[in-house]
Amino acid sequence: MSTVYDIFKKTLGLLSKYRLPPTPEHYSLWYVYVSEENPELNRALDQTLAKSDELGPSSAALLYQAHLADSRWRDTQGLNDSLQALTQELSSTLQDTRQDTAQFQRALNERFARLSGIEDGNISLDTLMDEVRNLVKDAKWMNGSADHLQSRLSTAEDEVSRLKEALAKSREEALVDVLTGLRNRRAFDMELASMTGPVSLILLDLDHFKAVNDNYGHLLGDQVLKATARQISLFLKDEALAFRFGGEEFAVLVDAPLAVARRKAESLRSLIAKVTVTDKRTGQKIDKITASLGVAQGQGGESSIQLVDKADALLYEAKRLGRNRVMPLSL
Ligand SMILES: Nc1nc2c(ncn2[C@@H]2O[C@H](COP(=O)(O)OP(=O)(O)OP(=O)(O)O)[C@@H](O)[C@H]2O)c(=O)[nH]1
Repeated sequence: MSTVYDIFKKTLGLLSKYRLPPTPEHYSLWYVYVSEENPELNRALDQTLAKSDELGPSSAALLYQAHLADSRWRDTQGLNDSLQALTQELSSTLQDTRQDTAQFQRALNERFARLSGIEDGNISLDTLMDEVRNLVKDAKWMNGSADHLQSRLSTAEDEVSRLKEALAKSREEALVDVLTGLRNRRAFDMELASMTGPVSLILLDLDHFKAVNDNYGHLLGDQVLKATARQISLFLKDEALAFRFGGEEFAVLVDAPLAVARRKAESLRSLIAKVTVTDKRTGQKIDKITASLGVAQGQGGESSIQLVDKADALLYEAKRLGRNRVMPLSL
């Protein structure tokens, strides 16, 4: 079995062999690969490497999305299973306690029944001594059972607190995009389902982002994504309504009709056009970041598929018409 140190060493070796920037996603990808925790990921990665023995940032991003972004959700499910097991343990502890108490009560009643002859003076000293000895034995047994119960309950209590904390953390993480800190697509679906009344969706996709990666490197590409996310968060009053859908695509839910959302989209577009990111190593500046946006209106509580499709079609139209614009053009 590999030690944690072995896994760590191999993970760093692979990161450097395939020249991937040491981002948390890339590190997780190789770490999970080396530790063989996720056979599906290993199969997919082996297939990718079998083709060309290369792993570019785009393939790495796809593998991460397909096999690891979701595994955080599976972790939450794992914790749920642990909680269920704990509930079962607690209920079996209660059942055992009930049985032990009933048994002790039965034994006590029998002994008291036998000892009742003492009032009439027709019980021998030997029988009396036997019954007292048995009473002490039963009491000791009950005491032991109570101690055991106490320790089972206290272990369970510790486990409950540990699991509660882990579950809350894991739930939060499963809904957050690691790179930008914005909430993710799953959180978006949940948010939309919980809303009521008319709601508008702004879908925003950075333009020619592949060229940013190609020209300045993936690390700087990541900085651009972070700066965009920051800009969106600063602009919105309620940060909880901004999401990263994955790649260079973001979504904003607006609790208002289309006309309001369209105006917000236009403001976002012009704010993003002002974003600049500087490469600290070279001093090079990226200051031509633009985005295309599609805005559509739907209904809170509905499935996200239709609303996203509508906004996506308009976003595609904005790209087709030359990018750096909001669709529909006007209302
Ligand atoms: N740096 C970085 N790049 C990413 C990430 N996720 C996806 N990408 C890259 O985003 C790029 C998306 O490229 P395309 O889908 O061709 O889109 P585009 O170049 O923006 O072109 P248009 O959308 O048509 O304007 C790919 O090069 C992906 O590798 C990420 O987390 N970080």
